[in-house]
Amino acid sequence: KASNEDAPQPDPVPNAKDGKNLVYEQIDKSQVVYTSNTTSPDPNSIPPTSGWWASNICAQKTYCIYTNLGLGNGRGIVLLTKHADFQKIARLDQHLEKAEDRIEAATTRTTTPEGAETAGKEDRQIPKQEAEEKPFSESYILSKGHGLIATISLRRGKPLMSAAPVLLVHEDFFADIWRKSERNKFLEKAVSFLPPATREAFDRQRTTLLSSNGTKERTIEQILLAPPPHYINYPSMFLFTHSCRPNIAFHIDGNLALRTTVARKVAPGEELTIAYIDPLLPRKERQEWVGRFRPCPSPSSPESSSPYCPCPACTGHTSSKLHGHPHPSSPTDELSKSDVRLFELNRIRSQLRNHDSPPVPPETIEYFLKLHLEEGLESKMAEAYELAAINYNYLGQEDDKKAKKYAELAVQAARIEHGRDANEVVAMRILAGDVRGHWSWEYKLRFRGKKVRGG
Ligand SMILES: C[S@@+](CC[C@H](N)C(=O)[O-])C[C@H]1O[C@@H](n2cnc3c(N)ncnc32)[C@H](O)[C@@H]1O
Repeated sequence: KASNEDAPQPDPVPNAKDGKNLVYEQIDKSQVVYTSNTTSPDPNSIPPTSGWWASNICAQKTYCIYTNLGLGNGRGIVLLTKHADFQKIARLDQHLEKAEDRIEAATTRTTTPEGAETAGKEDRQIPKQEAEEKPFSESYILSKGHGLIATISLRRGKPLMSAAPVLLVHEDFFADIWRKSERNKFLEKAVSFLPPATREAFDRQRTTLLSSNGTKERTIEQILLAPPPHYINYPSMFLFTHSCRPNIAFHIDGNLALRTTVARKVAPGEELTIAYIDPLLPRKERQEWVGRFRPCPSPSSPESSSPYCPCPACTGHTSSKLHGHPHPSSPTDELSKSDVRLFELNRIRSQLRNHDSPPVPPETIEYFLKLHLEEGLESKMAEAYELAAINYNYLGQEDDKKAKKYAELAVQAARIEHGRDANEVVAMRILAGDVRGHWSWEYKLRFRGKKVRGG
């Protein structure tokens, strides 16, 4: 993997793969003149302002620069990839065309006093004022640089924004082109083709105000997301800061647009965060990763009372406040509680995922969900509710209402975490629609029965 220290690294996500019914723009491979380990293109190599273009700028005769500068009304996209992958991506250009940078505005409704008085009376219209408001603003956050702050209260499930990709780099490029300077040259060359406005947005990500001398240049490798098989960059996503217990969930949809959705209620003035890494990883691994951009002080050291540590879940500082406890315990207590919760959660998770294990009792299923919420994992509830629904259904008659209830909650959560039409949403809708007709109905009772009969 590339040494992309700063890059958010989400779980693997489904890639846009279905090229059916799309216009296939064949690229004539004979026109591609491979050069070896060079960034000096043929001076006549100037990308057209629209349509796909295969440059002759290639690393090790394998990874070449491809552009489509007209895509997304001239936003443009650059690929640094293998020829076969370029062809697959080029086939998806009608999908890519749909990816856009968009902030979902919040509509505020205000009613006049008379309106409020008449509310509920069917024969009178309630006077209303509707205003479109941007749900967040950019702000400087101490020790983190620029970030996003909610300007209004945001409900769970509210779509926040979508972002379009501007650079895709094949993941093998980082392993095969082992010299960093060589990789950098190719990456710089690739982004140099982006249209000026896109280039400006891209370059904004590369400076940070965090270093002692004011600014620091980030390499392109450091700002790429890594869903296989391509590393991707979304300039308009850049301002989300990291938290292991984030309030915003994100996924990449079939158009390769990155979409963010509110995962738990956010108050005005709260920072908007996403998880750059899997929040279910043990604390030590999360700390090691996050420590790359700012080391976590030990919870017992005086420094731990500073607000500078990147992740509350590393320091235990805000988790009690976060969950509304009036008397927060000490950071050390919080951390050990959190470690135990995560350990328990992962232990039960493996039981629930094992179709062949003995039935898991309802109390354990409920405890599993409680652990998620106590831990602040609202951005990771889709799988938890799905496991709860399926495992209740394994028990059949004992609690079929619970199976339906959790399947419905799994649908809601999967829409937030994976998108409206994701497989996870469809699967849980099917279960919620007919729990008794589902394969999982009484599955573990049957299994247990066989075992008993078998001796
Ligand atoms: C995607 S950028 C976010 C924008 C960045 N804050 C800036 O001003 O350029 C990621 C970088 O922000 C900073 N950052 C993000 N989350 C942080 C956190 N929880 N604590 C400290 N720094 C953080 C780190 O420097 C990280 O490399």
